[in-house]
Amino acid sequence: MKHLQKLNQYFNELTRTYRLFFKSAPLVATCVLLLAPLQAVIPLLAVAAGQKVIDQVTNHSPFMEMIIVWIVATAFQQFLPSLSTMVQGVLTDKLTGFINISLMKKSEDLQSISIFDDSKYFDDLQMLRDDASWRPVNLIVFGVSVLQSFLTLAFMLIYLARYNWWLALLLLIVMVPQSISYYRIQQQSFETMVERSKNARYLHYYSSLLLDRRDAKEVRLFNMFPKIIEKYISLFEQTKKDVNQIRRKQLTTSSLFVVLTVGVFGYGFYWFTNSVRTGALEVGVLLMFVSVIGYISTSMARVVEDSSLLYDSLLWIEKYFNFLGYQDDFKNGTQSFPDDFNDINVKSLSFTYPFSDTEILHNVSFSVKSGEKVAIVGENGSGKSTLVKLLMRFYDPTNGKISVDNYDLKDINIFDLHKNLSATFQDFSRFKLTLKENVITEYSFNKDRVNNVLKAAGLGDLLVNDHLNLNTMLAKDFENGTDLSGGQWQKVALARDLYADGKIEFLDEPTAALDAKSESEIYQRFLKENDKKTIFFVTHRLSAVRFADKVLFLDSGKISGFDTHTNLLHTNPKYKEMYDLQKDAYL
Ligand SMILES: Nc1ncnc2c1ncn2[C@@H]1O[C@H](COP(=O)(O)OP(=O)(O)OP(=O)(O)O)[C@@H](O)[C@H]1O
Repeated sequence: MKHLQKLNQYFNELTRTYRLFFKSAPLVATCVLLLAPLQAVIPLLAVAAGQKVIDQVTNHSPFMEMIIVWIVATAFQQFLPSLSTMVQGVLTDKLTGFINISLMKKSEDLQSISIFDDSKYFDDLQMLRDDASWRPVNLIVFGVSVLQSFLTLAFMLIYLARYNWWLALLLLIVMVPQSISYYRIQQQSFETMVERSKNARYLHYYSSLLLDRRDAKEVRLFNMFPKIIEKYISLFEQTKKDVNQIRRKQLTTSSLFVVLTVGVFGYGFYWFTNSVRTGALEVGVLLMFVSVIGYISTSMARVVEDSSLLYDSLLWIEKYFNFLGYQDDFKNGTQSFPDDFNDINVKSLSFTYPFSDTEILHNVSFSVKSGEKVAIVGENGSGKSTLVKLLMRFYDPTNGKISVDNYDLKDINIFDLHKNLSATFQDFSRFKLTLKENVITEYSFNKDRVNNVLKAAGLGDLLVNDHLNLNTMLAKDFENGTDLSGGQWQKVALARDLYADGKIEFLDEPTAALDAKSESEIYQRFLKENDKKTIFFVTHRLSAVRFADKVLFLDSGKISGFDTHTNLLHTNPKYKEMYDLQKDAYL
């Protein structure tokens, strides 16, 4: 029952895959799928013509006509594989593009970032992403081969059954358990691979750790090579052992089935030879039988092999369909972001990350007026970045509500919301794109504005002294690319933020990589010269709180104080203690 269910699932995935071929390239897919039955029937035509020629020769009848049929069929048989390979190549390109584009578009739909918290999905996503460049090739090559071999097998068996139907039936009986057994072994090997997928992630990480530029310095300084290589070898050996065990099983099973199949073939050969000897059949059937057996055994092997090879690609495509169907709890709103708003209200907000049991923010309530500058401070892990992510709606609160005037954040269209926000994150992105593309992102290009924001972010010198231009590729590993220092990258992120020019601004430790002079200039630029903007800035450097109208002091996910810096110094001893600790260093 379980096997039947699995078989059913296999065929469902197979038909979904064929439908996907049509969706990605209707015309080419039609050609590919029409060529399959044609390629399956042509060999039968050649066999039948050959059989007829021999019969006609032995009966002294004219045979030229059948020779011509045989020549034409053989010519097609030789030519069709090249044509089919070419068309399959075209379909592969289209399908690869189609799959990768649909993955990217689906990611665009997932505006909440909670999917990255789901470790199960993360494994699947990793597998999808890593294999997306070559799985479509397997799907087409094996998918078409299974179809074509199956049809060849069916045509040959039907032809054979015209002479001896139970010989055909016997062959089927041997073939079915063989297919099922192979199919199961392949399934096991794939499950080991999925099991391996966690291991594979480690293996991939270990090798990239030693080979990548990113960790090159610390890996060398702390000589991490022997330990990491040792870890790699032990994990690799363990994985190899499991897979080899399955391979040995595969070899034993196939040997057993070879004995059975050859037994049936031998019996068939005896039966046909005997029929010719007794005069029941003409001699041409011997050529037919030998050819048909050849086709049956090769197409039988191909159906079994290729359908089991197709199996893991079908499981992969299942993950692809699952990803496309992935629905998070996130619902997009329909309201536009208000042109002018009076305040942002956070009411009784609590938050637990998806797939986690620990509540990070507890019953947080505060209200910020339009144009106010709010510093969010607190110890490491107190929930500052989490609060920013919620205010930007990368997550929805577990309880409570965030609203802009009377609009619940959830009711505002997410794209409109994000157009009205801008931010510089602690873990800002370093896009391997040109300097211009790094700054303008989705917005249209205005050269003067780009130059202005680069200057405002403190990157004016970069364009003059370092011979960079807006079209310089910011990636050393790309042609004519260059890299920037950590501080320069942070300034690029700030320039991007300034270019987006949202009504509400979030700065999550935007100056961590900057020197004191740049830091002060940036705060001046963002906080002093931006009267109209509402700004939230997360900072550990309490010297920066002097730029804020109010300080939101978070302590273990709770609001410990929300007031002006001066008031907090008087009313909140913990805040005062934190401030005094830094005072000597910064003030
Ligand atoms: N995706 C996540 N899933 C589960 N827990 C998370 C996730 N991201 C952060 N956390 C946890 O949430 C807590 C608050 O993290 P957050 O980044 O908001 O702190 P923070 O105050 O900004 O800290 P820091 O000053 O170090 O930047 C931490 O305990 C962290 O481990």
